[in-house]
Amino acid sequence: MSEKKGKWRLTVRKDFAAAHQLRHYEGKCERMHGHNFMVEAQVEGDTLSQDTELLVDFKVLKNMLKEILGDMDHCHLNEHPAFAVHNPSSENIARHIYKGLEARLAGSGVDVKSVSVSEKPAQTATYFEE
Ligand SMILES: Nc1nc2c(c(=O)[nH]1)N=C([C@H](O)[C@H](O)COP(=O)(O)OP(=O)(O)OP(=O)(O)O)CN2
Ligand SMILES: [Zn+2]
Repeated sequence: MSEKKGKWRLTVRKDFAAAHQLRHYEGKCERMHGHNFMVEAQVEGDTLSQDTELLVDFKVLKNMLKEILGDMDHCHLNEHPAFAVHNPSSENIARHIYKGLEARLAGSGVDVKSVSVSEKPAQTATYFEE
């Protein structure tokens, strides 16, 4: 019988404020409006650092998220290069953040599991890869 290998999953949350307008959307969301977006990122791994026994320091993870969100904070997202072609929907914002975290964590042994973006508490888009 194979033994199961334990893993850890860490979650960090941070918000940012931005304006956007959904292209090709028939309704009020095609007009410019803003949100305080809430972002939740989950990362996963199976090895803790030898000395501190952390998967990855929350501080490091939060700084990565801060850097990615800082680039969008108080912006008109339609003018941001990441959304020049893709609509600045919650779905695409989540994917953009996921890719940014993935690049920053490359080679660390820690994988990005998912990124969720909420325009408000009752509606959330989550990006993950299988
Ligand atoms: N799947 C998605 N659907 C919608 C997104 C999105 O990112 N992904 N975004 C929007 C708009 O950005 C909009 O701001 C939110 O729209 P909505 O909740 O419909 O509008 P209200 O905040 O005014 O809510 P009411 O329930 O109509 O009062 C739309 N859809
Ligand atoms: Zn919106």
